[in-house]
Amino acid sequence: MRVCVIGTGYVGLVTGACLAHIGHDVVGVDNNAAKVAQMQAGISPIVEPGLEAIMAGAMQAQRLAFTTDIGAGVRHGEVIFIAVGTPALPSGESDTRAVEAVARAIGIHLDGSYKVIVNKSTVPIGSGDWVRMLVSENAAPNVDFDVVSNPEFLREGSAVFDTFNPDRIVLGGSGRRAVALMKKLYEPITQRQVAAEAALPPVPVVVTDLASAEMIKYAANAFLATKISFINEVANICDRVGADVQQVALGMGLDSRIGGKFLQAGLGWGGSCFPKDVAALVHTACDYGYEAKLLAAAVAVNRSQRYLAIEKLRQALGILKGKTIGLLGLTFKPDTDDLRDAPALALAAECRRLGARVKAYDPTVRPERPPAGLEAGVADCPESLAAGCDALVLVTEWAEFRTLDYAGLARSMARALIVDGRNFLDPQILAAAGFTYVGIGKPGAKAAPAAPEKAAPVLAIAS
Ligand SMILES: NC(=O)C1=CN([C@@H]2O[C@H](COP(=O)(O)OP(=O)(O)OC[C@H]3O[C@@H](n4cnc5c(N)ncnc54)[C@H](O)[C@@H]3O)[C@@H](O)[C@H]2O)C=CC1
Ligand SMILES: O=C(O)[C@H]1O[C@H](OP(=O)(O)OP(=O)(O)OC[C@H]2O[C@@H](n3ccc(=O)[nH]c3=O)[C@H](O)[C@@H]2O)[C@H](O)[C@@H](O)[C@@H]1O
Repeated sequence: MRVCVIGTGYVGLVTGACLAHIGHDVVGVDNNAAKVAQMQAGISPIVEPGLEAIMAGAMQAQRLAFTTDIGAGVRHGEVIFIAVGTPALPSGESDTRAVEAVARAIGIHLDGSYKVIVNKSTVPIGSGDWVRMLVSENAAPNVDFDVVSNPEFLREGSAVFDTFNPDRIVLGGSGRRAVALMKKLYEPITQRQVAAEAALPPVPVVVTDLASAEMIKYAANAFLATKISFINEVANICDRVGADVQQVALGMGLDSRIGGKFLQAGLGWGGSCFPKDVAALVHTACDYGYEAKLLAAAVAVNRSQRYLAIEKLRQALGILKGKTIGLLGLTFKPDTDDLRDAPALALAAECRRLGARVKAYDPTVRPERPPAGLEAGVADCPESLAAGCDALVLVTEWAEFRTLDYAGLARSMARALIVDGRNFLDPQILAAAGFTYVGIGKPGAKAAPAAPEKAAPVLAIAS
C-alpha cells in the first residue's frame, strides 16, 4: 500500500519505517530540512534501538524515502498519517497548530483519488471531525476521503518492538472503506507475521467512533500515569512505616486485576507524553464543566515526587548550599536521548536554586551539547561525574549504571552517598562499595558502608 507519514519525529519515523519493513511503500514528510537530509542519508535523528537497521533495510528495498515536499507525499499516499507534535501550551491545553497546518496542506494537495487521512498524533477529543472540516475547506469540491483516528501506544526505548507487538490497534471512524483499508495495512502486524512470538493470537483491532478512539489514547496514558503516582504515594507511606515498596508492588501486581507493570516507584513520570496528555485531559474536562480531581491529584503527586531526592539529600547532608550533587542519568527514561520534561532537569534546577552545584552524566548527552541549565556541568563518564561530589542521585535507570565501579566512584567522592531514585541498584553491593544507600520507599534498605567506616574523606577533586 502507498503510505505517506507527515511529521517524521519519534512516532512518524518509527511508524513509517515499520510500515515499510512490512512491505508498504512509504514516503516520510517533514518540514525540518536538516532532519530530512539526515534521514535521507539513513541516519535516525533519534536514539531508538533497532530503528536504523529497519530504516536501512527499507531504504535499500526502496520502500522508504523522505522529503520536505508535502504535496509529493500527499499525492503518493493512499493512506496519509498525520504524526506531527502536539505539545502542551502553558495552560495545559494541547497545541494543535501543527496538525491544523498539515490538515490544510493535505486539503490543498488532494488530487481526487480516494485517501484515508489518519490522525496518529495525540489530539484533543473532537479533532477527527475538525481535521475533516479543515481538509474539506481547503480541498476542491467533492474530493473523496475519510478521516480515521489511530492513536499510538508505543513507548520510547522500545518503539520498534512495540510497533510490531502491540497489545491492540485502535481505529476510530465511521468510514467502512477506510477501516477496511487500515485493517489491511496492519495485517502483517495483527497476524503476528513480524511479532517476537509468532504463536501469539492475532492482535485485537478495536473499531470505535472517532471521539472514543481519541479518548482511549488520553485515558490510557492518564491511567498509566495515575498508576505510577499511586505507587509513588504508597512508596512515600512505606518510607514512613518501614515497609518496602518493591515487595509491596510485587505482592499487589500479582493480582491479575492490578497487574505488575507500571508499579515501579521512583522520582516520577516525565517525557513528552504523560505530562502533556494528562494536562490536556484535565483541561478538556474543565472546558466541558468537569473538574478531574483524581487526575489533578496524580499530577500533584508527580510534581512533589520529582523533588523527593532533595528531601532525601537534605536528610543526609543537611543544607545543600555549597554541596556538589551528581546526577546519574538525564533522559526521562533509559534507551532514548529524549530530554523532554525529564525529571532530572527539574531536579537539577531545584538543586541549583538551593545553592548546590549540579553535575550530570548520561550516556546520550555529550558535554559539548549540554541541556539548558547544565552548561559546563555534563561529565563525559561516571568517574569524572563522581569526583568531588557530596552525593550521587540515580535518576535514569540506564543498564550500564548497574555495573559501574562503585568502589572507585566512592573513593573519589567528598562523601559516598547515593540516592537511588529508581530503586535500580542493589543496596548491599553499594554498601559493600562504601556508599550510604538511600532508596525510594525502602527505609529498610538505608544501607550504610560496611565496617570499617571510610577513613578521612577523600579530598574533593574539581572536575
Ligand atoms: N513520542 C512518543 O513516544 C509518542 C508520541 N505520541 C504522539 O505522537 C505525536 C508526535 O509525537 P513525537 O513524534 O514525539 O513528536 P516530535 O516532535 O518528535 O515530531 C514531530 C515532527 O513533526 C514535524 N513537523 C512539525 N510541523 C510540521 C509540518 N507542518 N509539516 C511537516 N512536518 C512537521 C517536526 O519537524 C518533527 O519532526 C504527538 O501528538 C505525541 O503526543 C504518541 C505516542 C508515543
Ligand atoms: O503517548 C506516549 O507518548 C507514550 O507514553 C508512554 O510511553 P513513554 O513516555 O515513552 O515511556 P514510559 O515507559 O511509559 O515511561 C514514562 C515515564 O514514566 C516513568 N515510569 C514508568 C513506569 C513505572 O513503573 N514507573 C515510572 O516512574 C518513566 O521513568 C518515564 O519517566 C506510554 O507508555 C506509551 O504507551 C505511550 O504511547
